[in-house]
Amino acid sequence: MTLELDDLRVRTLGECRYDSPFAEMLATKKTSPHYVHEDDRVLVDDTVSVLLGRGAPIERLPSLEAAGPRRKVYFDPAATSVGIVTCGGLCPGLNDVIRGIVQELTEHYHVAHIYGFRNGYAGLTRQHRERVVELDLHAVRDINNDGGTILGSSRGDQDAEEMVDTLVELGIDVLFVIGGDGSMRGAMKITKEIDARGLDVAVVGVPKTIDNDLPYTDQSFGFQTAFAQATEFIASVFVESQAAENGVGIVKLMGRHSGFIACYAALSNNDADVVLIPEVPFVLDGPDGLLARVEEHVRRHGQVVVVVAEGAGQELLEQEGRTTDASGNAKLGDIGLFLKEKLTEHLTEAGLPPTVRYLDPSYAIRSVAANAYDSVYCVRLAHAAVHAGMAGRTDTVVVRWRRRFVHIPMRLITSHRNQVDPDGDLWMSVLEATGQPASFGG
Ligand SMILES: Nc1ncnc2c1ncn2[C@@H]1O[C@H](COP(=O)(O)OP(=O)(O)O)[C@@H](O)[C@H]1O
Ligand SMILES: O=P(O)(O)OC[C@H]1O[C@](O)(COP(=O)(O)O)[C@@H](O)[C@@H]1O
Ligand SMILES: [Mg+2]
Repeated sequence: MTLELDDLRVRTLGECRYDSPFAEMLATKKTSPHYVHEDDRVLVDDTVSVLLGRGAPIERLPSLEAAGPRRKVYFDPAATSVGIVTCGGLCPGLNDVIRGIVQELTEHYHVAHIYGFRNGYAGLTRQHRERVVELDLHAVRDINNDGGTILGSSRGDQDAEEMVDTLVELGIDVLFVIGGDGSMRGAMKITKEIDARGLDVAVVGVPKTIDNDLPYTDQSFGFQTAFAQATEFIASVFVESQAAENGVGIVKLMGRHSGFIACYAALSNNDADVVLIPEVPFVLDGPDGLLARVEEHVRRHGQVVVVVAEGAGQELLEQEGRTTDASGNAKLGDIGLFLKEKLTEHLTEAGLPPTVRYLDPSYAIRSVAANAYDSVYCVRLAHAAVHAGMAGRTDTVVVRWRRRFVHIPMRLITSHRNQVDPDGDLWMSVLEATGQPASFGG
């Protein structure tokens, strides 16, 4: 998809007429390499070749609205009520984002009410409406020390009309949705219903996913914490496989469609000899196949460590009728167990009966509290989301793009998936670190 400047303009509910609590502080600020003025824009592209290829004058180059506080805001802070919802799979940092939003709204904007919806979009339905909780500084005081989300989360479809009824009933002016691609699709349906009724309600998204599969963002929050956790499991199977006769360590990591966790975790401790990701299909048999590589490695080094993303090699698994979860996400076959079986069979036949150590850390990598780096990232995203919502931005997501916090139209975040580029430098680093060929079986 070729982006034009007009595709990148975010929607706003109207003119900002109320004084912002940040007006005084902003009045003294000068634009610098470290501060983007609210009227300035951030370029999408960062290479000379791409910019030249655009062949457009600077003011027409694709660019993004800078996030951050405004001098004037759209909503009258004292009369504003806000809702927060967390949806989809867990991700380190959810509590940090909730806390950051509540603190910013309370300490600076002094809004009237902050409501938390329980268990994802389900909490906005008629059935669960009474479970809504009012959030204040006390409620979020030390929640950042815990993994998960104090609000709970869920998958599964909900009716947009019913959810908007809830927003109306509670008098919500801004809804913050912290979630992944599915959540943002849900948020767009809510926005559509808000528009159909002519309501003055802003919907602002904070993108969440441990898989790092959302586009137009440097890296999603929680990803760094998740892959750091994954690293520990790779280190374990490395130690185990090293101590065993023909030791084979296999670690299966989350990543439905994108292998970022597998790549980063493998690079982090450099113990992996083979990394398998959904973006690079592989074959088992033949001289260039995976089995031959594993056999050769075991012969030469007495052990091997394989890191596999859960979405890798799905084409090799027999699945009767693809199934989906409550949100419509594809349910995957178990590539980890499949590999365990195939490697054991092959090495045994090759006269190298293996000792296999198989780990599937699964939820253990995403249920932990955010590390310090992700916590900083989360609080900054939370601040950006609050400023965007108070300034009346809607149908908008706050992201960090090339280290700048910016606003993007919500539909862009669901427009495609961020994936490891087999031609890109990340995959090249993995190949360099593991010594594996660009692909198994050509
Ligand atoms: N196409 C869609 N339209 C409306 N709601 C959706 C859509 N896809 C997902 N959702 C809702 O968004 C929530 C989270 O989606 P899910 O895919 O489970 O997680 P994530 O947001 O992390 O991708 C669920 O309640 C789901 O029903
Ligand atoms: O939470 P569930 O339903 O078991 O789903 C597991 C999936 O959730 C993920 O953590 C991603 O979740 P999201 O789509 O909610 O971001 C994947 O890595 C994993 O495949
Ligand atoms: Mg998703």
